[in-house]
Amino acid sequence: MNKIEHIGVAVNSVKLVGDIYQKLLNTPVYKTEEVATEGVLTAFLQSGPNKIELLEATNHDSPIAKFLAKKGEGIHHIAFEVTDIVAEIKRLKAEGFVLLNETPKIGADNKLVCFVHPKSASGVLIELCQEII
Ligand SMILES: CC[C@H](C(=O)O)C(=O)SCCNC(=O)CCNC(=O)[C@H](O)C(C)(C)COP(=O)(O)OP(=O)(O)OC[C@H]1O[C@@H](n2cnc3c(N)ncnc32)[C@H](O)[C@@H]1OP(=O)(O)O
Ligand SMILES: [Co+2]
Repeated sequence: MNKIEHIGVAVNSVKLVGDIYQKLLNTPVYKTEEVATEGVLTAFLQSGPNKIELLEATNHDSPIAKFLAKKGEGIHHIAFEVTDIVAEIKRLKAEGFVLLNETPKIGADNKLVCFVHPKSASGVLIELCQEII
């Protein structure tokens, strides 16, 4: 595991919350991107080395829709940058962590991603991200 790649924040509207975070961080949203396979519309802001990913549900089956219905807006996950996501999946499985997808899938911002169940990480949803080169 390398650095924290981004903090995911579940929101009702990436437009409305993007405007708030642009003022908060004094930096513009630099990218919005839909990940249809995940049922999410994402918006990214970066302040120094720190990246925030705002996440809006694009359908009722979206994990973000379920999260918002249950918990409302707030921090959704912590994403870590990894060099070799396949090796990390294998290592985490061997360590007994529950992987939500054992094959990397295409995420936002040109990444391969996988997720570790929050129950395996004391209530925190963990995402692993490997840059697609
Ligand atoms: C990939 C695009 C983008 C990127 O960065 O590239 C993204 O980050 S997309 C982010 C959205 N996608 C995902 O979150 C995929 C992984 N998530 C899942 O598979 C589900 O959301 C899952 C399994 C975490 C929860 O789904 P489930 O249907 O089980 O929902 P429940 O409400 O029944 O939850 C069960 C249990 O887990 C707790 N929970 C749910 N979500 C979270 C969370 N984000 N953080 C912490 N805990 C979470 C929930 O409260 C339930 O706990 P319980 O004690 O049983 O009430
Ligand atoms: Co993410």
